[in-house]
Amino acid sequence: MGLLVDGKWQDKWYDTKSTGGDFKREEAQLRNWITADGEAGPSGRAGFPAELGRYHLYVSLACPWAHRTLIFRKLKGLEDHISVSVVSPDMLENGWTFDREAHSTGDHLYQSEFLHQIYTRNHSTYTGRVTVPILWDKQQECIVSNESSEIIRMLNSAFDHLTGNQLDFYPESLRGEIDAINPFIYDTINNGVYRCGFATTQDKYQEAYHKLFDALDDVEQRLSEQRYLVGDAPTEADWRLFTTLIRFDNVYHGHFKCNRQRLEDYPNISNYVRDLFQFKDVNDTVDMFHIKRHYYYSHANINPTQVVPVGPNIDYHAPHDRGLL
Ligand SMILES: N[C@@H](CCC(=O)N[C@@H](CS)C(=O)NCC(=O)O)C(=O)O
Repeated sequence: MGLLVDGKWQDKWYDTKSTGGDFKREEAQLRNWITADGEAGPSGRAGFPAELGRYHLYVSLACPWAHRTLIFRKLKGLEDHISVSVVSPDMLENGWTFDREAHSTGDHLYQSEFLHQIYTRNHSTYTGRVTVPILWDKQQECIVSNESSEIIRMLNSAFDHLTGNQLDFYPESLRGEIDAINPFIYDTINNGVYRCGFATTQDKYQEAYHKLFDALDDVEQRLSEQRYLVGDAPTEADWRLFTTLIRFDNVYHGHFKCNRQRLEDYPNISNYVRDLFQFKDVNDTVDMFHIKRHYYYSHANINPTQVVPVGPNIDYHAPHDRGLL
């Protein structure tokens, strides 16, 4: 695990000293947008028009942020139009790698060894963390974006006129509600599990832990009255939450000490996870081997033996009761 400083790789764990033991996630720096006609999006520069076959995703199958982009690629019918390279789940002294011996597909575009080479190919003196997902423009040979929440917005609509896929996970009429719930879910749950796991003081861990379970209690209550977080069909807000929930009992409960209870012990949340897992072909995007291997093997300061637990054995294909709502 490390970062680039002026284009040079440095093997460094997250700095929690300067924040009193708290884990602070670095803001994504590369924020351009693919748009239908190539005009600039809400941030960054113009020049990234939607074109079939032009863009590539670099992902980890373990990473909840990258997972969102794979779900949107699938649901929006973009699998034949946006190619993908998958990094190895083992993220050690060189960060994410394309080691085929360690379950990576390899870098299909440049045969790079390490993901940090994609960042320096984009900008030779880049300084920052080397994160997935990355959306890459094969024509201009540069990074469009490394912010998953914005990549899923692009995939949701920019290609619709080319693919004819009109499924809308950010419908105009629900945008206010989606925009209101996203930051709450992000702070307390999506990033909350990391704040529990990466905290280096008892206080910061406990603070994150209570916020996390208070938020899960709220979500459980909300899901007792409605099938999805917002509206009566899955939206972006559900997919953003789903990628954390599907990792929770398998990884965050043990590895990140998020153990007040399992999600399986929440009647509504446990059924909701199955509902989303079984929606169209979303289950194809879930790779429990990569998920467990990544966290338990890569965070050697949390799990020094790197032994990956066998359980739990949860059947996400089991029937759910969400259709009754
Ligand atoms: N804001 C980014 C966060 C992505 C992120 O933090 N990805 C993690 C993987 S789960 C990563 O690559 N971490 C490597 C690091 O921080 O060095 C997004 O949502 O796209």
